[in-house]
Amino acid sequence: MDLDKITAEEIGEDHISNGVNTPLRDDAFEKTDEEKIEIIQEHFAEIMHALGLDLTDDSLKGTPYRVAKMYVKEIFEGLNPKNKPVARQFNNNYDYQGMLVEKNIQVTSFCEHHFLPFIGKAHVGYISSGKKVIGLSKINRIVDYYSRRPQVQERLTLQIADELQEALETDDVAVFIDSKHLCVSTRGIKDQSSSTITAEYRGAFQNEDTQQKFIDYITTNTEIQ
Ligand SMILES: Nc1nc2c(ncn2[C@@H]2O[C@H](COP(=O)(O)OP(=O)(O)OP(=O)(O)O)[C@@H](O)[C@H]2O)c(=O)[nH]1
Ligand SMILES: [Zn+2]
Repeated sequence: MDLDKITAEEIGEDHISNGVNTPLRDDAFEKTDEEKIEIIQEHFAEIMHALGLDLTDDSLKGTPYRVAKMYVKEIFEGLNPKNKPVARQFNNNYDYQGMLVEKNIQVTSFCEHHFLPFIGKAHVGYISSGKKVIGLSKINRIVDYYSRRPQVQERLTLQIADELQEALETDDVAVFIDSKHLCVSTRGIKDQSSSTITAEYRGAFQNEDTQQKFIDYITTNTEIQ
């Protein structure tokens, strides 16, 4: 399969049948990265032109291409399923049945209303179904993949929970995100002190004691410095 020219139908689960989808057009995967960069570059030059900027200036002339490349290859790379991390499963041979928490995962995402960043931490917990586990770093990679799209924090939280349930073959997952939205801190109301918390508790994490244990783990600093 030519992953550069993948179609919506070929994507299957990722964007189409997942619980909470990023709103995408049916032809979202018909263009290559290079074709997308070309189109965005032209339009961004128009935006700069409308703002009155001189595109022949040495420092500005490369900006439309830089922005286009940044959108497609960097900050919105999570729109392209070929960048989805492969979370290879391992058998849970050691039969660890406790809670596993990956905390302080960096979140660098982008508000879909203003295309400004929101930056914070995700804390993720799961209880193994007894069958499968995935490598720790894959949890961080899943958070990063779904972050690198135009997002709202609520959808990001749910997409991470959906993906973990599938990758880990368990109902028991928790996703907690605390982040600062630059659209709130740098413009509009310009409130630099507030942050936004979203939390999704599924399966055993809906039980009050289990949920409390997860919150204790993410709020207790036990790291060896
Ligand atoms: N629920 C939710 N809202 C968000 C998120 N990121 C940004 N927003 C909000 O989206 C809203 C967009 O509101 P609008 O009234 O259409 O836009 P606006 O005039 O720029 O709003 P102000 O930010 O109040 O100036 C704002 O209130 C943002 O704070 C998010 O992740 N989740
Ligand atoms: Zn915003």
